[in-house]
Amino acid sequence: MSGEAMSETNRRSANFQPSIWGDHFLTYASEETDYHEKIKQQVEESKEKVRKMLVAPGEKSSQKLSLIDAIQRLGVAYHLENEIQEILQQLHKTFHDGADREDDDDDLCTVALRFRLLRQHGYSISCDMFTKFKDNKGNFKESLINNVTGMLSLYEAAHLRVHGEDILEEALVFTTTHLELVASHLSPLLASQVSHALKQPIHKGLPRLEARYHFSIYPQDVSHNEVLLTFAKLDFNLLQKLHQKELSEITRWWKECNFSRELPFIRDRVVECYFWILGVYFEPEYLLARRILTKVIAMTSIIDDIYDVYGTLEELELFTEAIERWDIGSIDRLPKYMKVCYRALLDVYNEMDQKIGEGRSYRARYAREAMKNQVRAYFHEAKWFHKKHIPTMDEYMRIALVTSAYSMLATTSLVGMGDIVTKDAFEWLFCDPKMVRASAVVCRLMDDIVSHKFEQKRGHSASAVECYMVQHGATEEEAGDEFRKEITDAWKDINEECLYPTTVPMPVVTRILNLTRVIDVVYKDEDGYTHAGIVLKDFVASLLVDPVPL
Ligand SMILES: CC(C)=CCC/C(C)=C/CC/C(C)=C/COP(=O)(O)OP(=O)(O)O
Repeated sequence: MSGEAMSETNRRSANFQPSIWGDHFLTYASEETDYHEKIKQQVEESKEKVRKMLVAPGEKSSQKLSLIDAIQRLGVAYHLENEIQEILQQLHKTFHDGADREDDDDDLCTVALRFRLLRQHGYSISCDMFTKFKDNKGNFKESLINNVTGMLSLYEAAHLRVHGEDILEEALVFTTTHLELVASHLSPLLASQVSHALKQPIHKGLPRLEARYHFSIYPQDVSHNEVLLTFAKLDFNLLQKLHQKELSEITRWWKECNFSRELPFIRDRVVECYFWILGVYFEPEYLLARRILTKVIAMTSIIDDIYDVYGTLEELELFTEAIERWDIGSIDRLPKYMKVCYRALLDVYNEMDQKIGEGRSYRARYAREAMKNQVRAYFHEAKWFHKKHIPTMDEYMRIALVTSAYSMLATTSLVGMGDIVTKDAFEWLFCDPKMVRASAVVCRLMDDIVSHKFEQKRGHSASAVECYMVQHGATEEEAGDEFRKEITDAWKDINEECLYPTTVPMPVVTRILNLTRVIDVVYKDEDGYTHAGIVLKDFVASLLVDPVPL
């Protein structure tokens, strides 16, 4: 029976909402103007002023820490990486040597801020420094409850905890409980900061989105710095223009592939895919890497919909075999709609080969292998669905960690990066490293917690929720509780892997951390990608449509 004939009988439908953005981003293709040049110059000038402030000697270390924190939160730390690195290295050294007397009696806010900044930059500083905030019964001191900024700072620091740091575990419970309790009695400014932090801790957030939020908070801080604020706003808007232009090109590619017409059953989400990858790297230097990874995630989304929604088992077998062969000659055996996807996929990887430059074709080979693994796992799940098989959790996770796509995306994220990436990093990725596995656990379980009901309704292979419930005779709520524990543990693995000495260079580690952050932001309350009108619409608008008012 041909694919077309089967379509009458066997296909599922998910009725995904259409794209919110349509052709909106096609309009951003404009070339740079004199106005942009002027802004660039202003950014350079204000950056220099901020740099001078940052490296100026003589300030108390707590003031330096606050400045670094503001620079990071306003999204411009990428301009001043070396300077920040140097200051923190020095601070770590003095602190480690016990030489910084001034810091001995630091308040909770500063101690926790120092801890967070050092950990964020890879220093495995001890959490013993928090013991002095406990009473003789071993509880955090009652008096801290009135110190809301201190509690906020401790709350943010606790998210960088690793396994075995019980004091930070207690700190998180203590601060969350009391911040929730006081939230309604605070000034509007502090109340906003508290509710924002409770929903989105800095460590799990996307720096661009956090910067956008901080623009509304920072000017209200009496000690804020106008030069820094202006620098950050101008830089945000300049970067937004660059991102708009990239997205315009990617939207054109998506349109030219004709996916919406040829594959009307898919999620039409190229803008959301770009947003996803902007969370992995936003800096101008990663332009090529971003373009490659956005196209790959967009293709993966289509392939996921083919396997999960539209394809019949026979067609999926043909597609899986064609992917194994990875040869345009294999296209003839595919049904028409699959041809569109197959050709576009091969084109994306051919373009990858051409653009990455000499001596780097090994990278595209790793990326292809990763995509083959991905598709093999999709087929595995499709067979489970057709057999109505509900695997045990172990059996499920072996495959579902692959279909989370996070290992494939981590691998592909390196393809368009610079010389910091070597074969070793790819080899590491192919050995199922702890960090990538943890990131995939966060992705898979957060996705399954929020999307399983909708997916089961339309017909989908069993998710972790069904597998757990059947295996343990548990309720959906119990499954969710267990998964949230596993997600918390996975974050501790990730945090451990972000500390020096790292197995692979820090820019590689950062891609995996950022991939994990995207899941936290997009899948926290619902499947924000599939139902893109709920949270993602506003996020996309704030990063890619609305400039920051100056
Ligand atoms: C959340 C997740 C798995 C993200 C992986 C990154 C990725 C490839 C994103 C592109 C869109 C996509 C396939 C989302 C998950 O859909 P889905 O919920 O239908 O995926 P599933 O069928 O594997 O559960």
